[in-house]
Amino acid sequence: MKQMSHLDDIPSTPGKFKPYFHRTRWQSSVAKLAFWSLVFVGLIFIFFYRSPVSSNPADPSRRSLRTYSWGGPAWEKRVRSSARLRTRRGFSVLVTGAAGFVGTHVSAALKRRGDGVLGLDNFNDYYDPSLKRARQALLERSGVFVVEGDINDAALLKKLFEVVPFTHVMHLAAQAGVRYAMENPSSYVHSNIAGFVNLLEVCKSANPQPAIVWASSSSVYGLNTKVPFSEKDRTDQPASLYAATKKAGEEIAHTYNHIYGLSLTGLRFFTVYGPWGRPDMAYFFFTRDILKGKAISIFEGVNHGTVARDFTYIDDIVKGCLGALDTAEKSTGSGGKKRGAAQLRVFNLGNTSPVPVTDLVTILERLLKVKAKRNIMKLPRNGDVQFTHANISSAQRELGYKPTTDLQTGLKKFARWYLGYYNGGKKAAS
Ligand SMILES: O=C(O)[C@H]1O[C@H](OP(=O)(O)OP(=O)(O)OC[C@H]2O[C@@H](n3ccc(=O)[nH]c3=O)[C@H](O)[C@@H]2O)[C@H](O)[C@@H](O)[C@@H]1O
Repeated sequence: MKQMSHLDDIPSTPGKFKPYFHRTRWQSSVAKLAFWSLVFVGLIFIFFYRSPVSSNPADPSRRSLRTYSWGGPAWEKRVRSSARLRTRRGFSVLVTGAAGFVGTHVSAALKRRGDGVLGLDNFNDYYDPSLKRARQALLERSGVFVVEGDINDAALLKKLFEVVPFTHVMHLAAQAGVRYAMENPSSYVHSNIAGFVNLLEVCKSANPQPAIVWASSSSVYGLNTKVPFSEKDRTDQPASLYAATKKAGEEIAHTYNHIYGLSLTGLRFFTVYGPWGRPDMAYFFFTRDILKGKAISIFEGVNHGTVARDFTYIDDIVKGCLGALDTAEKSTGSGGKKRGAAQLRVFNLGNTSPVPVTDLVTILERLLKVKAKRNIMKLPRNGDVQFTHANISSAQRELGYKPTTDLQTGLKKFARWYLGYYNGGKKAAS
């Protein structure tokens, strides 16, 4: 005998369809229909609500769903005061990615020389956010306010330009790292492409339009074998999605320069290292693992080929960034319309002396007074290229860029900072 559920007990409203159905069966069908409709609607809701939020906690779209609180008179006052210049001929610079490694150093240097600086950072968890907070605290002490927000937030960017007529934007916010692009490809599209376009859209409509200096990457040279890498060389064979998004950024910059008269300078950084660096980079996690007595993987090319990088010290990079800002010409457009040709540049910022990764490890061993457990392995096909080497004559000529720190000297400064920050290496970096 068929068991009746309590749903079957609910009296139906008699209607003209009634004759076609047995009363109990009709009630049961309506109840089932209602139940499954609810389940269906629920599933759709869950799908749309959760789809951008993958199981990966580092998913960028999850971060973009985060709501940042900004606005209000007190907030605007802080923004204005941070961006206020202290010299008559200074700049007022919006630094994106200000709590990042390069962003922090550039912001502090600009502030020191009297420019007005406002930082912007989304404090995502690609690597330990507490390091970003510590950099933020450092900047706060020198008078730089770092607004918490995403470069994809057009309303926030518009608001910032309403409050401050920035003369320059130093755009350093990005999803960095070549190998992570295989784990979380959408984060690269989100930050390096969508975020960059969003920023350029706001800049092109701003009055006055700012001049923009932004971080490209040595990785755009991809699989090229001709060294040293020159800005005139081909950049159409990237080895990672990261490199491809940086290359896309260079093409996007061309478009906004061409259509809207935005002054744009791209800087191809070569493996930047130093104090307050990025924990996802080899020199940083090698230091952590050597101190912990953990084995490190050192890559080598085919037939034991040397893997090398043109490691560039942060202070040299900062000088290059300031040189680029100082020589940037004004954008020519206004009201979203181009009024004349504007400057479009790209420069290598490297050290011009590549060092094998094995030598990097030897230097670290000497500085840390600990022998590394070396695990030599084949260069994985996950985005890495075998070597990088910058030709910097163009940056030398036009920006006055002249790197002065060799790897030994730079790593010494890094190791001193690392041991101080992580309490002699006892407090392990994550
Ligand atoms: O120059 C650049 O444009 C790029 O520099 C770095 O990328 P990369 O040079 O690959 O820096 P690391 O990830 O620190 O690697 C340094 C070297 O160590 C090697 N390595 C890395 C990891 C590892 O476990 N073992 C190892 O031998 C790599 O192959 C590479 O030769 C940054 O991570 C990128 O964000 C930046 O854009």
